Amino acid sequence: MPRDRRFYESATALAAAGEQLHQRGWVPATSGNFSLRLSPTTAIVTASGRHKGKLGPDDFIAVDQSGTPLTDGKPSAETLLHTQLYARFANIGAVLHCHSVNSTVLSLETQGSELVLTGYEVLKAFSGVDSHNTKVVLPIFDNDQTISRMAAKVDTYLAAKPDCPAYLIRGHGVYCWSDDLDSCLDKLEAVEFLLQCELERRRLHPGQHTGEKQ
Ligand SMILES: CSCCC(=O)C(=O)COP(=O)(O)O
Ligand SMILES: [Zn+2]
Repeated sequence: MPRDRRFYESATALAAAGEQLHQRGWVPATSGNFSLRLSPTTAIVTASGRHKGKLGPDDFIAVDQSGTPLTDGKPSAETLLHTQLYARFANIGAVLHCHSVNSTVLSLETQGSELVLTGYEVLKAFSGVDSHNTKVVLPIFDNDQTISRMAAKVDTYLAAKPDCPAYLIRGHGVYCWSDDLDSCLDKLEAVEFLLQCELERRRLHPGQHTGEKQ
């Protein structure tokens, strides 16, 4: 597949996002991966192992829905976690995966498979949420080096709970998706803010882990 104008525009937008996310400390040491939908069945994803704060046009690969590369290079090791989201949600156009301290620590410190967030005004940043009293659940999946196995678990969950705004991988990071890159960045910012609030609460009240389900 030739790298067309859309490919380069998408690469430029994702590189700028990567710079921003790296400055925030959310993609340290080459961690994280980003993608944008190119067509109903293709996406552009970051190449594996690249520093996400210093991305150039050669640091992106076009892939099909099964994660097979359509342009030269090795796509992210976690490509399937992106393509499964594009396959499941026809409306989404962007997926961001980060390794922030907040998502890494909170996913390790939360027992059980769900982090429950409630009481925060910022919850209203998620579509369909109109009150701070609403309960928003972020599922936590156990980390697994076999990405296809993890993708299958994520997909089963999202089939049952399509309104899920984002998910955590234990000791690893966060996945977030949205209609386009700007709204995905906004959503990620909201998720990170909420995770930081939860961590602060737990520091203030050790032993009272409110936001979790056993
Ligand atoms: C250095 S972090 C370990 C791999 C990882 O979790 C990640 O997000 C980056 O992997 P990629 O293949 O997309 O560079
Ligand atoms: Zn990762």
